[in-house]
Amino acid sequence: TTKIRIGIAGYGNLGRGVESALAQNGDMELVGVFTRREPGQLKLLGNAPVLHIDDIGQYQGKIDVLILCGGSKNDLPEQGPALAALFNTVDSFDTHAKVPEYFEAVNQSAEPAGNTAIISVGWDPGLFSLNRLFGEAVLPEGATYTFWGKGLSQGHSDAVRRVPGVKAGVQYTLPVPEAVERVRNGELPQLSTREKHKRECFVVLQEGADAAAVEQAIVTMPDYFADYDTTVNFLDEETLRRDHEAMPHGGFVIRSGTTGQGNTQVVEYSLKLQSNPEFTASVLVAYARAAHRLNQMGQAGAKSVLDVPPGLLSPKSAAQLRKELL
Ligand SMILES: NC(=O)C1=CN([C@@H]2O[C@H](COP(=O)(O)OP(=O)(O)OC[C@H]3O[C@@H](n4cnc5c(N)ncnc54)[C@H](OP(=O)(O)O)[C@@H]3O)[C@@H](O)[C@H]2O)C=CC1
Ligand SMILES: N[C@@H](C[C@H]1CC(C(=O)O)=NO1)C(=O)O
Repeated sequence: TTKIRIGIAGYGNLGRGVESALAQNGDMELVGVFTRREPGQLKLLGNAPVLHIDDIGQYQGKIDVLILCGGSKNDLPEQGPALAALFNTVDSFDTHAKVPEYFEAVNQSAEPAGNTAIISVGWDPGLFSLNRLFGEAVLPEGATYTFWGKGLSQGHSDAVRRVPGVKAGVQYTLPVPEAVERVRNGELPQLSTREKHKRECFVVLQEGADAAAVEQAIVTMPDYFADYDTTVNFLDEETLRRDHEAMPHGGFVIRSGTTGQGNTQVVEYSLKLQSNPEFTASVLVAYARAAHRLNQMGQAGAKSVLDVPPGLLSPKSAAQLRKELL
């Protein structure tokens, strides 16, 4: 059987994670990495071809699924619709407030081209979304809570790096202990966004940049920081590299509800990630398999993880899954 031919668009933490995840999936092969930078400057883990993204049109018909690894703040809003017109795609778009409009924009490109585009793949949005859905579908009377961290959010770190005057930076998400405590005690509390998490940024300024202006641009940023108590710490590049290279993360989704005869039921799904990008990339690769199959089944247009039958994620046949997992 022929392998599923994969392309990577954008080579950062996620792109590198996809490259290494593909090596763990024998039914797939990496055809090429596409970058907006000078291809020769990229240092890959393996020896796949690296091309400038402007040349990606030549690869139509040679790639079964293109995995988009750009940043959600600035890259995917433009790359998502543009590339879904040319290829089947999966991406990790995670600006939650903008998902409906992004879905529409990608669908308008993918559908007419007969391409399948699964958006917002990863863990949140992604696997956490699925567990929020299971929880409220099964326990209609109840409450759902999502907590992240303490860990490095790649979406928020990308957003920090895009602020004018920022040379490098990362963002950590910290759950508020009292909020977690009250949820775990089954109090079913009403918690505002601000009451659940705090955000802590570490930023290297560009030469001559105004620290106060950068801090203000971060803490007021809509969809990313405005609704949270956010702190910004400034440090030099050496310290950032020394103390903030690792990208651990994690969190959990909890659904607490009562069933028809008044019994309390609690569902929990949790992640402990040593590498956020490698895990997210592994989710993207499983959904690339599903995107390829959905397209073969004639299911074109934009999808989210909530639309994808879970069996399509596995390299095993439906019969094998029934035998092994049911
Ligand atoms: N749904 C989910 O659960 C998750 C979603 N994500 C999403 O993944 C997105 C990407 O995260 P991440 O890979 O960490 O972002 P990076 O900042 O590492 O990379 C983003 C893009 O920037 C470019 N780039 C990377 N490194 C450099 C560099 N040194 N100099 C110049 N340009 C560079 C690359 O594009 P190019 O090669 O074209 O230059 C790359 O595609 C996040 O914005 C987030 O939204 C992440 C984790 C979980
Ligand atoms: N999309 C997130 C994945 C999780 C982490 C997160 C956060 O810390 O705010 N929200 O969702 C990421 O980019 O890491």
